[in-house]
Amino acid sequence: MTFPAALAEAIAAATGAPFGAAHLATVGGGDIHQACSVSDGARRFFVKLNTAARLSLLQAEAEALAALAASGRVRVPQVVCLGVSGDKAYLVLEHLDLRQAGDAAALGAQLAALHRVAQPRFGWARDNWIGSMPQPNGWHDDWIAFWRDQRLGYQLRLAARNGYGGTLQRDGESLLADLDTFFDGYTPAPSLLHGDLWGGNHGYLADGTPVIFDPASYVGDRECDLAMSELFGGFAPAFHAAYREAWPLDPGYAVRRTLYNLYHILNHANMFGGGYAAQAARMAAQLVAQIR
Ligand SMILES: Nc1ncnc2c1ncn2[C@@H]1O[C@H](COP(=O)(O)OP(=O)(O)OP(=O)(O)O)[C@@H](O)[C@H]1O
Repeated sequence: MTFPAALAEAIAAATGAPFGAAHLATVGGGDIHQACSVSDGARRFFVKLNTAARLSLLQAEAEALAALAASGRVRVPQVVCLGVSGDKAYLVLEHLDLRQAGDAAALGAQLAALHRVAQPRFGWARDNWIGSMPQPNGWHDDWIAFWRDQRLGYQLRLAARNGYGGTLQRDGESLLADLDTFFDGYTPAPSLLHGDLWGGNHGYLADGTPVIFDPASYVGDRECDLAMSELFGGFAPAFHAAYREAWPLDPGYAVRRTLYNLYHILNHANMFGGGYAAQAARMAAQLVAQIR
């Protein structure tokens, strides 16, 4: 059976209700996947498509969405099914009519509630992805070592392989060597994170209910989600205020924010090149100046 008939059959099997001749419409292409909407006239779903070889990106997304949903603290699109048909990998989600404005304060409070759910260790059972780049995980007790080896160090080495050397590498290595300095008097607790919480990964239902999507989840310092939420803007002030009211931040966050966002800027440099490597070098220099 060819695509999208196979997709329609998978949806029917997953939902236990007939799904007729599917009309698949492209609604956009992110940088990573093709975003589609599929409808038989009666029901509608949101479908992310990629090549069959990239099924693991969609599997990781489905796993993260399931973990966030299981927390019961935040609203995410429900996973319907995922699979491969021919040369295509697909992830089918409930279709949500998302808008840009809504109850931002509720999102702040919900994210704090998600972060407050106690987790035993840092990391994640499986390696996953941040954008289209691998994100190494495994379970760890030592957050600082995790951030050094699985996050900053990993991206820094990728950057070196991509030709981004010079001060970025010199300052990056200094940071890795002195990472403890940034955690004086602060012991992060393990929290389930969205992991890629930039403004483009949240929206609101018609009644104002906030929704977060497109996660790259793992268990880490809650400050990572907050740092990313501030990196490119896009969240209403009420979001930030409500989070801090629900769970105030340690004063050291002001500096660690740059440390945590350096990971994402390095990742952007490794994915897109352009000015991101220079931005990463500036951030690393700024952080090294804090050590001296
Ligand atoms: N469940 C959903 N129902 C309807 N629309 C959705 C749903 N999830 C996401 N969208 C919309 O589709 C867009 C693309 O979704 P998403 O960010 O998951 O794709 P992506 O390809 O991973 O994006 P990027 O490459 O930019 O990270 C979102 O910006 C959002 O507006």
